[in-house]
Amino acid sequence: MVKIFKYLKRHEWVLVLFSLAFIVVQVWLDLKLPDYMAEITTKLQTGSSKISELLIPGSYMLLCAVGSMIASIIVGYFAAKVAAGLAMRLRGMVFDKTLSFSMEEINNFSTASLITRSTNDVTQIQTVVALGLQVIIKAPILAVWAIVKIADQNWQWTASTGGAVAALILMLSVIIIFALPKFKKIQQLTDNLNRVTRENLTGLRVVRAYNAEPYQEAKFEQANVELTKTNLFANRLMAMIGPGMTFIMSGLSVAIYWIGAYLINAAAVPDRITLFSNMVVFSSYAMQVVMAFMMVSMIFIMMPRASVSAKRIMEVLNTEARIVDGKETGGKTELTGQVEFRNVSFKYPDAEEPVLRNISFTVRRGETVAFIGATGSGKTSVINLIPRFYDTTEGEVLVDGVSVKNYTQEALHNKIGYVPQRAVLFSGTVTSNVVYGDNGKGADGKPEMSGELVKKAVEIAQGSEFVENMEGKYEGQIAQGGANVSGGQKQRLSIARAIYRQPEIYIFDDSFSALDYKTDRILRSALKKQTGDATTLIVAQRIGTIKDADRIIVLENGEIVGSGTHEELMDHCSTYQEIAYSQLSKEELVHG
Ligand SMILES: Nc1ncnc2c1ncn2[C@@H]1O[C@H](COP(=O)(O)OP(=O)(O)OP(=O)(O)O)[C@@H](O)[C@H]1O
Repeated sequence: MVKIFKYLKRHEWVLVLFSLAFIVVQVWLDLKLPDYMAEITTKLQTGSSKISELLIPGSYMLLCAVGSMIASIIVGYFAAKVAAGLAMRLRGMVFDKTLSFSMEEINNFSTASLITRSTNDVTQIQTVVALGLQVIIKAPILAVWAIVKIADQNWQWTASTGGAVAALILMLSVIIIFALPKFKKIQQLTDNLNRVTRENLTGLRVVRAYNAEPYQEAKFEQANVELTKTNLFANRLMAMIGPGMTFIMSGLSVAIYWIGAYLINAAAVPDRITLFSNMVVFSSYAMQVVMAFMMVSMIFIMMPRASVSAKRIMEVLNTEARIVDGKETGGKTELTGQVEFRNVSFKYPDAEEPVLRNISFTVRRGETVAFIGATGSGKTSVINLIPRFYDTTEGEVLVDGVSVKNYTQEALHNKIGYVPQRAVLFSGTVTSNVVYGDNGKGADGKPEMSGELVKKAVEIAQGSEFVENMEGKYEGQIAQGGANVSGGQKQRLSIARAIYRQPEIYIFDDSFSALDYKTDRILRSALKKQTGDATTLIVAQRIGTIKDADRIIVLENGEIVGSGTHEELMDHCSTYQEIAYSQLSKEELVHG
């Protein structure tokens, strides 16, 4: 938890110091009240005092109370400001850190847990800092100050206060022992609830289509009930603190007055008034002592709860992404656009077996190379190594003659136009989706060209017709995840995004499968004209999509089993022949 405080800015530390000053004022004013009370009691007991004489200490009491209230409002304001500032920074840092993670780290934490960590856990810290800042500083000051004030009173009263404090500590210890493990569990169960909710929402259509609502409900119910039960248990325990506190404080008051009654009875008549006034003052201070210990204990209760959250946040912040940047930003000019795999083997983190073995090939500038193979043969895994979504286990991937590990990721990604298997669109407009990101050169430098370039990119991606029919055309709204456009339209916009980027290397991961055959063909031929000397890597399931590629690489169980043109492979690669015959008639294959 303490480590989290290193993220406080200097001006926030200044606010903490100001809070400290105001808390000292507040405690001083609070502890001044019993003194005036004693004065009033003494005056009342003398019998001859007038109402006007009581007004002065009474007004001072009022002033102290108002002053204490103002000080506490100011402290609350500062504490809230510090807590909200810290929470904002932590959320930002967790978000930025997550952006730097490779798929390996994301999978290790799980998306649901990363969401809980950047929302719920940060809120826990914010609450604790806002409350704790007031209590942590106030409690010790109040405790010491109040104890000093009552230190020279008689031992019976002091002993009863000591007894009350001991009872309080005992009660809180028991509660803490049982409640603490539950707090840890609550955060994990919140992760779980998040996961189930997410899964349900993303798969809603399948859930409906398969009438799986009862199954999903049962799954959610289980997660929900588990979280509720744990929450209830912890909160019920915590709820015992209030009544327990009142019981101890009332008990202490009774004890002080009881003892006082005996003491007053036993004292000589002239001393009785002083003793009575001392008793009233003592009981006020004793309450403050108990309150202070109560606050100290609250710190012990809040801290572990927040430290669970702090630990979870620090885990994210301290995780170093496995994929680290190199220094290279350019690459070898004479090898621009070249992609080379040298004896690459790759195993997914935590997997037993490598999914790629001994992959070697070179794609030169301007070449179109396609990858084909059965489902799970490793096509996506091969191309994921180029933008460094994962790093190779053995061997090297080179872009422009330089190992991808030596590039800064920004420079590497600037060379690549990547279109994933499942098109991803972001909430915004058609244009904002096409001009998405930064290519380090492109139209960003020429905003006046941007509109034209977007149109051109959409046109090549065969998306003009549907975009121009959309309300708002290029400024038409795209819902989150592209929910308001069809799968094929999504894919076209996602291809337009890569074209707009004008990269050296295009990577299409099965990006044409959502398109009909005709569009697929027109798109590829328009793309060919546009891309000119750009290198193109295509993963495809359909022979038709890749037939005219300069080279086709056939994968089987993570190994290359054939490489050549369509005709060459039809001649001598049995795996390719199998795929081809299963998709096209002999006639189509011969006559194209
Ligand atoms: N994130 C992952 N973690 C562990 N194993 C994975 C992961 N992704 C894929 N695999 C495994 O790697 C193998 C190759 O998967 P890959 O996605 O590269 O195949 P593919 O040829 O692209 O398949 P498809 O044509 O179905 O997209 C599969 O056996 C799969 O189970």
